Amino acid sequence: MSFRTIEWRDDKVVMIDQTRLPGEEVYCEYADYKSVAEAIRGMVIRGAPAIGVAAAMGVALGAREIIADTYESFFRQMENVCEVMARTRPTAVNLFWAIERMKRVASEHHDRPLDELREILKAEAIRIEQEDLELCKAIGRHGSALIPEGATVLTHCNAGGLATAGYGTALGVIRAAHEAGKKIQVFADETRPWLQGARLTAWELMKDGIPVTLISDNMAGFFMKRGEITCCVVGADRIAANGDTANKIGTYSVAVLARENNIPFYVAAPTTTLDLSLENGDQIPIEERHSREVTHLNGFPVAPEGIRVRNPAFDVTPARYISAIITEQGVVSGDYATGLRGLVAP
Ligand SMILES: CSC[C@@H](O)[C@@H](O)C(=O)COP(=O)(O)O
Repeated sequence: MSFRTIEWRDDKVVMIDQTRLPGEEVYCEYADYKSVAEAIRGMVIRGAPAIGVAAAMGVALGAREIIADTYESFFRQMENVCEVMARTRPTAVNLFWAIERMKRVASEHHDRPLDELREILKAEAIRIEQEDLELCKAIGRHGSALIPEGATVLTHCNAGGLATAGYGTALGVIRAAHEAGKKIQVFADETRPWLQGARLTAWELMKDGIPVTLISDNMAGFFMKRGEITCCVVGADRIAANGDTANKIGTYSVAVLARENNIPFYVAAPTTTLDLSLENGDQIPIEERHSREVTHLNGFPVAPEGIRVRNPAFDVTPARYISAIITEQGVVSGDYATGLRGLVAP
């Protein structure tokens, strides 16, 4: 891949600014945890695994910013740093998973000198980033077998290199099938209102030379009914114990259309996206974002001023519509409650 989503460089967090793609490829540097939190909230970085990495790096930056004479004071301030990170976006569980992992590592090393502890946290954040890349590649290896030669694969939103430490989950499956020499093509839903499909998926697939066709969200059913779509592969923000899956708003509609048209619908996600503490998808918190994302396109109004708007950023696809969940540890299908319980997140 010819871009870097996020990295730790010279004690700063560097991210490609996803709000400016595809027009400009700009990398922003963040030197403090509050600005990392702002970048997550403002969608400079987005996608469940990528915001997990950003949160971990934000916590590591925060640990460096803390001025403390005592361990008690350090850990009290660390709690606050973690709290700020946790309040950025509510749906993707990777964010909370990463914060918990950073907290665990901090408490496991509570007896170390503070400067050493800060280095340990930095190393852990970098490790989370590196591991995510490996998880995505393993998802690709498991999932590519499900993509037939000559397939047209429909995807929704961006579950690619930009949404992860690199390579991607849904796009990881597609990349792996492409790398295996299969002649496949992708149909990318534009993904209103934020246009992750048009702006990000189209950009990164074109950059990598993977054939991609952009369609608006309301065209998916048209192409399915005409027999032009072989299968659907999407990412996930949180998967409940029964397999119900939260992903970008509009995913549920794609899944229902796929079922109506007898098309396999796959979810690709690392085990860091599992939330086995939730029995089912009704318990997943759904983020509601600003109305301006719906009323404006590129700063221009596309609706009358003062219109009432709803803007849920995610929906939940019931497990019964999902043909299989592709993880780094293998493919789960059928009885998700049992299959998912057998997987363990790093
Ligand atoms: C590998 S990313 C999976 C999901 O996070 C992705 O499909 C998605 O819904 C992203 O939503 P976003 O609002 O852009 O963060």
